[in-house]
Amino acid sequence: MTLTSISQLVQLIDASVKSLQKICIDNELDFPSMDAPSFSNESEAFRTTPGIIESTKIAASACLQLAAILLPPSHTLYQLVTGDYLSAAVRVCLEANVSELLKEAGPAGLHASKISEKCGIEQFKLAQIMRYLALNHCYREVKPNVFVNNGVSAMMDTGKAHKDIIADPQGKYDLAGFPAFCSHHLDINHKMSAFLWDALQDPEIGHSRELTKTVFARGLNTTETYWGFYAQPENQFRHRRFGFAMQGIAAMQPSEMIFKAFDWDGLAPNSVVVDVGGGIGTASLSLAKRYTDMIIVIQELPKVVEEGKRFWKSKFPEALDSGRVRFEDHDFFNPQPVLNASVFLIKQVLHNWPDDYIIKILCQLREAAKTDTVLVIIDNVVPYVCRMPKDDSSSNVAPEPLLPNYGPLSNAAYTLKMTMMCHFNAKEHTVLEFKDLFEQTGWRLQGSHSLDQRSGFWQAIQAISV
Ligand SMILES: C[S@@+](CC[C@H](N)C(=O)[O-])C[C@H]1O[C@@H](n2cnc3c(N)ncnc32)[C@H](O)[C@@H]1O
Repeated sequence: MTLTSISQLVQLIDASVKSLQKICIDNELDFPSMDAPSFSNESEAFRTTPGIIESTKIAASACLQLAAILLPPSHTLYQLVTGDYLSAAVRVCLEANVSELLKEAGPAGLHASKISEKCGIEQFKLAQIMRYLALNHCYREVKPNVFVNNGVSAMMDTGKAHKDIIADPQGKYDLAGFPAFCSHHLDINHKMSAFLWDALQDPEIGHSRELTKTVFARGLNTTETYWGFYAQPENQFRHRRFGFAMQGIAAMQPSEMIFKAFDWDGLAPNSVVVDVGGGIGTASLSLAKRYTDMIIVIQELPKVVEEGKRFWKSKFPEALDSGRVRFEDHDFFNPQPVLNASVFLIKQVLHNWPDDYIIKILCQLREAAKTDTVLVIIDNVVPYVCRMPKDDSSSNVAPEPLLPNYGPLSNAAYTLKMTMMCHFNAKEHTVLEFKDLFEQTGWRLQGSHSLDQRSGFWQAIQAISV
């Protein structure tokens, strides 16, 4: 039985690699080398070639599953147990600007003693930390104690010169989205996850659904909510870094996502779309530009409304001036003021709230819905890790005997789920869980589909009023 699984996985790998080879030959492409000392958008662009994403996902997840079958269970558990050392090692190199130093050193790389001179970390400790990472495909040790960047370690490079970072450490992560996200996670989320067990045992926090009694509050030793914490003066740098980290994550979202979320072409002229908790209106901006007769209301908290107006004045002032697009101060826990909406769009909002709060938000929207108003939710929807009946369309995307959602390749989506739980006592939802929330709030699930073939991470879920 196990041997059958092993040979099925090997067949999947073989077929996917053959398909990758064919796509590369047909398109005169080469597979990017992991040893390239810098990250290149150009070489990564090959991943957008049709067929590449699917084949790489199948081959890579089959390899991971094969390793888990072939190696003793103690090995797999040990990897899980000791993952914290790996991420702590990444944090040392990230914060000590090692990738920037290696970029400046060029292809010959740098001896650990030289890196140590520049970053101040004791050389033998630093070499040991970098060797640990090199063993795990982050940096390369090209001669004893001499390291160079590879494609993975280059992702930590902020793009700034080492001397500029030293001159302005507070600005290190400005405009450097992915390194900012890494630094944020390794600081905030690690302090928090170290206390996950303790928080779950805590009689006040363990079963709480409140925004101040969270794993985050326990780990960061605060009585504030997540957002209140960032508003404190001593957390100014963390707040600044958080802003750039979120921009970095947003930039990684497929730009066409909003168009795929709903049949916008099917709306009658002058239909009203309400972007609830719409932030500065990034998604609405794409809609307003493509659909010139769509009326858009972006609802937000007052501070964000101000920022949003500034953003639109620089990007698309005529839409605001004509009144076709407007911002509205609105707290989504209060009665919804727009009563003629064709669509309530609610993107990346619900995952920040515990279910009781989501129910209040959905009820307010339902109260204001016409009989044909469509609720369009864009969020990260993570399926169970077992095969599901066909009505949960987000499941079963990977061929058997792979785990239904490509196993650890989908870690990012499930990590976000852990993060929302720890920050806000919130949860990500499966489509069936959304269906359940709709049933409690007067909505009926109409359908759902994936918006992002690469990660399978983003889903659009539509509902209509009952
Ligand atoms: C993760 S952001 C998503 C923003 C936007 N929808 C997007 O996808 O870019 C969540 C948004 O919810 C807004 N928000 C939080 N509480 C709110 C409330 N009570 N009423 C309205 N908006 C709120 C926040 O200001 C924030 O902009």
